[in-house]
Amino acid sequence: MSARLSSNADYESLLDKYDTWMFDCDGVLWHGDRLIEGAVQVLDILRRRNKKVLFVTNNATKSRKSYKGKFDQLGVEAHVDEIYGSAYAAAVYISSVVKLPKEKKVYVIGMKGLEEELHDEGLSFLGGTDPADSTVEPFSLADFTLDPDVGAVVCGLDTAINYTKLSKAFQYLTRNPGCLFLATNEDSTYPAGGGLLPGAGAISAPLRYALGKDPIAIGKPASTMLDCIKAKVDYDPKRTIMVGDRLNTDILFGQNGGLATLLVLTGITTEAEITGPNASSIVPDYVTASIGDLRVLGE
Ligand SMILES: O=C(O)[C@H](O)[C@H](O)COP(=O)(O)O
Ligand SMILES: [Mg+2]
Repeated sequence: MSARLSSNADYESLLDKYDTWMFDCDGVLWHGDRLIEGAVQVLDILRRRNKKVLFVTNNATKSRKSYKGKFDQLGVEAHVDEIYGSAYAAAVYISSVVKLPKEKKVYVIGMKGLEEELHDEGLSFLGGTDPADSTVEPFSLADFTLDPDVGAVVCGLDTAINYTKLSKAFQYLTRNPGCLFLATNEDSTYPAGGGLLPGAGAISAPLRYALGKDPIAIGKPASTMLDCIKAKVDYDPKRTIMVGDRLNTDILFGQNGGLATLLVLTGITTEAEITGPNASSIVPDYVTASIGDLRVLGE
């Protein structure tokens, strides 16, 4: 059973127990461009108490550098080496784990942030934000030339998804021998400002269905994301806590990595999913209404 936190003493004891704090972003720190009330103050309190703060997001629409821009704009202290996104983790996976040969290319369903991370890892790519693929014209196989060098297709959240991109990805995955099918993450939804919208998992779903095959998913809860963090950050899992708003990504990710987990109710997960007869089998260690609750520690 999760411990419900609400008092000053509850939050003090959490700070005593954990030195490294990994924060999910969408639904924990912000909704779109609107910060969760008190989040900035809580991050400041943690830094003043010499806690290590990391940001671990499945949102692949931005690169680490562009996340830094978002943090700056919102007035939140953050450093590029504290930010781990699924776009970055996917690019590192393709370059360092798959070791995609340099002459090979990646076909992208996704946005600028994913392209930037692939570029920074020295990978060639096509598709993505290319205006030629952002067309609403019907896709015609007669006009399509298969690039035999495409060795991987990576799917992330793409708000300009269309039939041409899906068709090209499908062609590469079925006609180029050994072409890898990757997804930055598989969140079904995400909390945008104003409500929920289809997430990255909903973007790769048509391909999964057409191919009858699941992609290799990189983001939370997969260990690939934690492997990326481990390669750069020294942390003790026993003194590390993952703060998230989604059970099957953030909380499972923390549990898979041997970390403590704190669920906040400002994003995807509702009270009904953690209490009562239909509660999820994924049980966080701690629950609090909002990350902003920890503000009392600064008063
Ligand atoms: O669909 C997505 O890409 C995700 O739902 C989303 O943006 C998750 O971001 P996170 O909550 O991990 O910051
Ligand atoms: Mg989230």
